[in-house]
Amino acid sequence: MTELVRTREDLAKARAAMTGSLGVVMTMGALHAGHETLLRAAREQADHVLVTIFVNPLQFGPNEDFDRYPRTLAEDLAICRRAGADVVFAPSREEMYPEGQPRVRVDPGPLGEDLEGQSRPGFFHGVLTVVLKLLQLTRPDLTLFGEKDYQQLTLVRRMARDLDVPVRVVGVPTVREPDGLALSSRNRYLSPDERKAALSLSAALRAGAEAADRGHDAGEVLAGAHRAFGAGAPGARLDYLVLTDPDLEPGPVSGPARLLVAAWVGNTRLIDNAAIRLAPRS
Ligand SMILES: Nc1ncnc2c1ncn2[C@@H]1O[C@H](COP(=O)(O)OP(=O)(O)OP(=O)(O)O)[C@@H](O)[C@H]1O
Ligand SMILES: CC(C)(CO)[C@@H](O)C(=O)[O-]
Ligand code: BAL
Repeated sequence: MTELVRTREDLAKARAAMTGSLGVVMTMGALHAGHETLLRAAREQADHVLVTIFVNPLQFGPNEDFDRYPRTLAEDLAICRRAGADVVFAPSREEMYPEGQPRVRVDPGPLGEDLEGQSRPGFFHGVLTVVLKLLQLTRPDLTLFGEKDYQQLTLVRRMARDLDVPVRVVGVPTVREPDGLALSSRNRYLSPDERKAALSLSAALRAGAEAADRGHDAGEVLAGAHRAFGAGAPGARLDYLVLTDPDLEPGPVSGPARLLVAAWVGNTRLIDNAAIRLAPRS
């Protein structure tokens, strides 16, 4: 049985009733098979599974999609039930932020200003603040995040290490459609033509990974990824396409690396990334 709780008080009661280990999956709802994979991974690794569903206003910019973000609680609960979640915590804005906007926020440091942080100022302050609040409220043994949001996963890991948060952060590989598109709640904004154009992101990553496998260097890998992005159906506008170290640290890249892409398709902003292996520098 999956219990829906709406308040901190009921959450505390549900938490107190859990005797074994707890895995927490944080989401903004509009759940899809990517989220379900996180829930099933939690089910395998912990005695209890708790899902949070909260569209966090703190991480949306003034011109972003907070108001139109899909809210589908009934369908989400059915997915949580199917995946064997014990508890769903779906608080209201007032329940999460009873005193309004918090004056103290988690500072994500320099990585928080780069990539997603550059395009979405304040985004990671909002994400890490709500993640830390949810960790305090649920006190899990492990928490699972998707690699689809790779910079977010990296920063949550960094926060747990740097601020001594006693939780194991588990990364889960990206779940894709058969044609390569990464599953994302925002995919439901796409028209049929935009859905075709959205394939430019995964095509760029695939081309980059293939170039790396053929032994090409970082410059050639990036150039191949750019060409593949441009060769896709028209309609995708690149925000960034970068090749970095797997921890997103600045500096030259060789050996294991990460290729990350963000693009606009119509009014929808999508992100994706892939692990790639460059030849070690000789
Ligand atoms: N395709 C996917 N594969 C694996 N994990 C995913 C996938 N999509 C989302 N997740 C993970 O699910 C968690 C909750 O993400 P969120 O609710 O924002 O979904 P989303 O699909 O990323 O939404 P959005 O389209 O708004 O970015 C995050 O840890 C995210 O990385
Ligand atoms: C981690 C998260 C639930 C925080 O609001 C959100 O950024 C998301 O869904 O990835
Ligand atoms: N999927 C990460 C949350 C966001 O884009 O707002």
